Amino acid sequence: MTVAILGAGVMGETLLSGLLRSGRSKESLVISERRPERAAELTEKYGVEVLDNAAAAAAATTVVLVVKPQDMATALGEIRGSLQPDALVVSLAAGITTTTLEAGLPEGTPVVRVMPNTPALVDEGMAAVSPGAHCDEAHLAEAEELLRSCGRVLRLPEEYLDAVTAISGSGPAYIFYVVEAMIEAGVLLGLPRATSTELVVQTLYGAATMLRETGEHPTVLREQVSSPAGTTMAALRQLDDHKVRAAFLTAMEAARDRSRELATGQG
Ligand SMILES: NC(=O)C1=CN([C@@H]2O[C@H](COP(=O)(O)OP(=O)(O)OC[C@H]3O[C@@H](n4cnc5c(N)ncnc54)[C@H](OP(=O)(O)O)[C@@H]3O)[C@@H](O)[C@H]2O)C=CC1
Ligand SMILES: O=C(O)[C@@H]1CCC=N1
Repeated sequence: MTVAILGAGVMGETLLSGLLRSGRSKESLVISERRPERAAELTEKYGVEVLDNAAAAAAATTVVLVVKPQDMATALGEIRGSLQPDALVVSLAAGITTTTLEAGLPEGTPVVRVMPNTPALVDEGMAAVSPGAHCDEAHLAEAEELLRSCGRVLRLPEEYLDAVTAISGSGPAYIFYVVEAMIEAGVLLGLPRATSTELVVQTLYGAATMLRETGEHPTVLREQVSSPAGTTMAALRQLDDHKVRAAFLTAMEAARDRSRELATGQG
């Protein structure tokens, strides 16, 4: 069984490294990349073979498309003539629907649409998978297995995938944004930058671990921190006054809408 990863940028390399960590041999993986210098860097780092898109597709039982949505039509055109008859095609691209993928591939090709995220780099990824029209249980299980190598996987109807993209796909960026803001606040309050960074990162790690391990609702956990007439309520009141919660809702609607736009191939 050979897996081809087409487009080994941030997300493609993340998946490649996860598959290797989970025990797949480098002989069972091939990659393709547009820029020769990037291809050489990946061969040097991981020892996997780099082929062009058509040759990589011809060599693989599973082809994973990790190019940008705007490059998807070109990539599909490059592989459609060389796919093995039983090949499974898995797309990690935001927005691109299974209908669009199927239309660009030979009739009857099984396709799975996936939305992963970058914490897969530390085996804490969150991915959702949705089957296309020609996809059976074995195909879906194979796609889940790929993503489970570096995190958790949920099976969802495709109608949810634009929302998933807005929440967990883009989600790490929102968290890093909040972390940046808190570190800056610590510096504003006079803390050395390294101290502020350590305080914020460990607080995030601790809070995330509490959410997962206690199973408590975040409201309960937030209330436990908020002493009557204390410091936390003073801060949270400011966040409410500045409509931070509303801004998060609007931001994620915008991400969902952008995912829908990408489906139509808008640059
Ligand atoms: N980054 C993330 O957090 C997430 C990304 N995704 C999805 O993953 C996909 C890739 O995103 P990301 O890794 O961030 O983007 P990158 O730009 O880092 O990676 C895409 C890579 O594909 C290469 N490429 C483009 N066209 C082709 C082609 N025809 N054949 C082979 N390689 C090609 C690009 O080369 P070049 O540099 O020359 O353009 C680039 O190296 C996107 O569809 C995105 O929606 C999904 C979830 C999370
Ligand atoms: O920003 C993007 O379009 C991609 C998809 C989800 C995360 N990154």
